[in-house]
Amino acid sequence: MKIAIIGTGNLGSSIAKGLIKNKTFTSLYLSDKNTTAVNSFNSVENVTITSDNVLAVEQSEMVIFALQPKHINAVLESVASKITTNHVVISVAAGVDIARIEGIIGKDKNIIRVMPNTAISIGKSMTCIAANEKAQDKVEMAQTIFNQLGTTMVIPEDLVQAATVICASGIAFWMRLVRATTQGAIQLGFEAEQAHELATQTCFGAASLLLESGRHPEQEIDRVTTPSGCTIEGLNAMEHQGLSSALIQGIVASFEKINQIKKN
Ligand SMILES: NC(=O)C1=CN([C@@H]2O[C@H](COP(=O)(O)OP(=O)(O)OC[C@H]3O[C@@H](n4cnc5c(N)ncnc54)[C@H](OP(=O)(O)O)[C@@H]3O)[C@@H](O)[C@H]2O)C=CC1
Ligand SMILES: O=C(O)[C@@H]1CCC=N1
Repeated sequence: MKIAIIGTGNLGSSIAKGLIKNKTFTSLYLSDKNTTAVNSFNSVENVTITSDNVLAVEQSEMVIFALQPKHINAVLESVASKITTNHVVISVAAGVDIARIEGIIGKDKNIIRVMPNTAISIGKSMTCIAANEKAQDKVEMAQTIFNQLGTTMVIPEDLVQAATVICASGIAFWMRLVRATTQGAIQLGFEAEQAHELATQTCFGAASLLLESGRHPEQEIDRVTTPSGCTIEGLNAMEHQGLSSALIQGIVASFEKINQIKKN
């Protein structure tokens, strides 16, 4: 597959890293106004670094637009005449719906909205995918690409905003939980580096337990909580401070914000 990424900032460069690591392309064009973040890929076979978005579109079958919502209209307009009905257009722009993209490049084009997260750079993204009517038969192709960069879930487009909060912003939410655990561990006497390793590996173990056992988190909690023990003491103290409530409120606030972004 001949792939182009237009916009190689945080997410675009993460996708590029993942594609390069998995050799998921026959050619890869990386296009940005400023190519500094990806210049090091210049020596990778079949990778071209450019600032020419039109060239990137013309040379590719799948074009991934990894641009800020405020830039995507102008960039799509500038390459619209080069996008054919054979191209698969992928947008990762948060809050930009398929109707807006169809309005610029046409309903007759294959348009897929993909919402990955930055773990895509290490092949561990949870990526949600929704397609317009024309691209229904291209969803499998998009899944094949993004399955090599983590796990995918095909969802209706009206859930993409929610998926953005849970999976894309979610990386930041989980990082904050790991950081707080690290701070707690330091207070209990560990060196910062040890504290970080303990928190990160325990987080990894917890997620792996759920993924591998298929059990509900509360079942795993029951297996840890000794009656009158220290775990339930800690959990209840956290809940008295509103841990679950704070997380849910944060998720809802994030969702309200992304819906505002969509309107702008
Ligand atoms: N970061 C994340 O975890 C996630 C982000 N998203 C979405 O992905 C999109 C990209 O986010 P992110 O990577 O963080 O943003 P960045 O700002 O880091 O990257 C966007 C890149 O596009 C470049 N750019 C701007 N205009 C053009 C142009 N005309 N031609 C070519 N390149 C251009 C920017 O250059 P310059 O900086 O010079 O303007 C920048 O390098 C956003 O819509 C975001 O909502 C989705 C999921 C996760
Ligand atoms: O914070 C943001 O708005 C973008 C979308 C999800 C992740 N980053």
